[in-house]
Amino acid sequence: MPQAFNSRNARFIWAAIGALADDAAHCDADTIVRSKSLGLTVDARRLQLPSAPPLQEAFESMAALERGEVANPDEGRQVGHYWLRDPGLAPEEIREEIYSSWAQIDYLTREASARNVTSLLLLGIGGSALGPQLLSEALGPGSRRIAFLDNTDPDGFHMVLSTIEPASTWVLVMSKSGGTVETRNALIETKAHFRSRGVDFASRSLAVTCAGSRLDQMAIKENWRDRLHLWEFVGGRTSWASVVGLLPAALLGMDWRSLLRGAAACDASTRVADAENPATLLVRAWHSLAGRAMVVLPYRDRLQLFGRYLQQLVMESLGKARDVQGTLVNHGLTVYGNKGSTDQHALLQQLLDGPDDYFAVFVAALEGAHDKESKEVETGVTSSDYLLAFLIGTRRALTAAGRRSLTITLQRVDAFHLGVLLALFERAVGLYAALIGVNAYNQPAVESGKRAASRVLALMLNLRDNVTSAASDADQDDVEMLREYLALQQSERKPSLPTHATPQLQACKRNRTESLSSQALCDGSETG
Ligand SMILES: O=P(O)(O)OC[C@H]1O[C@H](O)[C@H](O)[C@@H](O)[C@@H]1O
Repeated sequence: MPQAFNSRNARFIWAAIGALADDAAHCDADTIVRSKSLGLTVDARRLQLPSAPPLQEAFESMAALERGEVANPDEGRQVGHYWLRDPGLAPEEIREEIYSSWAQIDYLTREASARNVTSLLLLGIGGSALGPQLLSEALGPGSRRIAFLDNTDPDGFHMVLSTIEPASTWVLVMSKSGGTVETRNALIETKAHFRSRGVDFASRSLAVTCAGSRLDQMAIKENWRDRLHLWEFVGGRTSWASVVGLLPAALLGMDWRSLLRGAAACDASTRVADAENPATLLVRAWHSLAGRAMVVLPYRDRLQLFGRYLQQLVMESLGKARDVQGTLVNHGLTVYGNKGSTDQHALLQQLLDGPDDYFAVFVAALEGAHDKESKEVETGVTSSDYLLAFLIGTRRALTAAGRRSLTITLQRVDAFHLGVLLALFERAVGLYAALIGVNAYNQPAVESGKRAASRVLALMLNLRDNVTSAASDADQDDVEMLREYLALQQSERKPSLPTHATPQLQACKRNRTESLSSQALCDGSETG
């Protein structure tokens, strides 16, 4: 009869933890940091690291950043995400704004309860969705259901909106710029869904955006329930510690203050340039293994979004064409990986037998919320035992194959330790960017994709209306796919402009031969 967790399992676990240490026996000994206060160990002993590069200047630039000096030179901005979890570091007026954002979160949390809100619908993309998605998955299930519209796919809209009960749902529309097209499109679809169900949208909607943005103005004009403001000095990929992450976490009943406590504790540790700094091990890994991909393997389902989250944090911060001197560097750090042990059935074959072009980052959480309920699957062994054994076993196999890995071990996945983990990588990204001289806080390249898309839209509108002069030579190789798409869409398609098109939309149609700037993308708010 399978037994629940018992002392024998505990012995198995301690033996496995001992293996974590024993395994280290053959590794170089000076690259592991254990922090009891953070509940964190970073073990880089299997990376074959050379001695650390000089980091003093990187730490000095980090200190200047935290003092509020401009650290995003291309956009002339401060970088203030560390202030969000320790407002005492922030300039006076900003400190008060941070505290009042927390008060607004508490107020809305009470309001949601008073109004029997049972579910949340979050509209956002990139940093305006990934943070909330990671927090809700890692710390869930929350006290309310949450769904996300983080793309511009009608199938996705249908799949999610068909499960939404507008009357008991609050809509969180998140966009720092307030002009991101995918979020605008999702907003139009969501408004239509509320209208189709005869439910008032505005009284159930919160705008999370920079003051004065188009989204902010819309929320004022349409009298939405509330508006929560973001600061220019917090980038999308580090906005989880602002209302972007904290508001949904609070509305889901999560311990968002412990998230901030964990991040603040980690910040305090990684602010100091000493041997106990866990972030410098990641910096040393990225520096000495430059050019290799980082394969992120969290061995907990709660962290299965962590790799996707790091793709934005790391690749949008470090993937840069030029360094701060303007020298062409085309720097990048590729991130992939989902979760263990699942990825052992997908990536591991190549990781073991394929090119040695990566290093693995294992993330272990020694205590799972339900480990103790774990049934015996073999005599004296539980599923939980297997999870840790698979991590250690996979790491052993990689080491035996001469492959490199770093292991981050957390006590458990709770708000405090998630805050620690997020802050660890934010600091490592900042220090490493300073070390190699790239601006980690802008994302100039992403605009090019948006501009190209607006030109394609103009071409599509002209092809749809058979404006023969539409396609230039450069367009030819796209025309075939566009024509195929249009043919499929054409049958039941409505006119290319809504019948009640506003003057803006009419102008858009008349001027469509020019490329549609991201502003002129026929702001559909009036039609929403
Ligand atoms: O929050 P938003 O202004 O809507 O931006 C959402 C995302 O889109 C942009 O393309 C940036 O690359 C991301 O850093 C940002 O998080």
